[in-house]
Amino acid sequence: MAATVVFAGKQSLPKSVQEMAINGDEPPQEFIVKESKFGPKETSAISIPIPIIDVRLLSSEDELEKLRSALSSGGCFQAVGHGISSAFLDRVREVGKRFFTLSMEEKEKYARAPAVTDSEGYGNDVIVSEKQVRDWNYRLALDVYPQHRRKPALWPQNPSDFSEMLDEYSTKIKLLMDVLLKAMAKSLNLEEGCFLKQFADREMMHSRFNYYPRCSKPDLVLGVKPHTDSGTVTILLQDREVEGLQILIDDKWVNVPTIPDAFVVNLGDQMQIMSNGIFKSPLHRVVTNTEKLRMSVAMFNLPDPEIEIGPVDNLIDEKRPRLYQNVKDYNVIHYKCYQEGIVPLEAIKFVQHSDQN
Ligand SMILES: O=C(O)CCC(=O)C(=O)O
Ligand SMILES: [Fe+2]
Repeated sequence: MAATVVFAGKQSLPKSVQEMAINGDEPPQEFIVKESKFGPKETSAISIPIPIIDVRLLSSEDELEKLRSALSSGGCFQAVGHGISSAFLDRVREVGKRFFTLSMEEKEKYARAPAVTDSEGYGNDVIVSEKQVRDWNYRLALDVYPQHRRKPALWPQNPSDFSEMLDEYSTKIKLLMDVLLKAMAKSLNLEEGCFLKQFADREMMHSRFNYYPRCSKPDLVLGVKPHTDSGTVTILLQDREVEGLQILIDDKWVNVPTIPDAFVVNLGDQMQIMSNGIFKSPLHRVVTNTEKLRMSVAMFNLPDPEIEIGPVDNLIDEKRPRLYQNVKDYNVIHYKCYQEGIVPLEAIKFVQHSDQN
């Protein structure tokens, strides 16, 4: 589906990234990044090591301390020793790529609805403002948990093994997500189920297959603009060969190297909220390149929109007062703030009202 323009009461369909990529068109003006409210604008980045955490060692104090340190500084790490086989990860990449190589007509069968709130299906961001800079990608987004939220009509029947692959991948990622959420709690000396408990058994998982075609203007056009993820934890499977993800650490863009069987784990805003600001939800973006297309698969953990989450009581004290309000349906706040150029977490800062007035 092409991006849908819904501002000023008009509806029109600008050319899709896919059409432009096939025709070899230069990205038009609306893709050019002119300024950046979120992090420096240059597409160059430095290479410093991203912490590597071995999931098998997460019962040891040393590995838990490494985890706590990684999440309270850069908010991300590369996870190895997670038990998901290299062959299966390659299958996820291969089946995902096969979907994107189908004809436009075939993919359009799974097109997302144009409503801003409807993020599922094949397509791209809804354009809500004339100032919005568009991203050079297209993607397929599907809810995977709870199972009753799955929309079978949007799950591709072609490739024929797509649904089976995504179902199996989701099962494996959910197990890993639970291990990581428990370890994150333990690393803060909290009871291991304390983050999971906030979801009241109504945890959700959303999958997103991101496809970045080659781009003739990599210095000016981004695959994804700088953003934080709105959920709690994101588990990202990078392309086996092609890099592109950059994370903002100490105000510098840092390249995230591809380690073929490792996942990039980064936190989202709702984990920064639950940890009362101890853990960080990092800004990240994706750069484009002229030579090679890239595909990544992101799995997002988030609470049900009806569940209220907030800073864990044991992480609030005199030295570290409550930083954030409790929130419900944070996704909506997050999306709206980005379109208006506001840092979403700033919008829900907790303000202590004095009793005297
Ligand atoms: O493609 C990537 O490496 C990252 C994608 C991403 O940040 C996202 O889907 O939220
Ligand atoms: Fe992201």
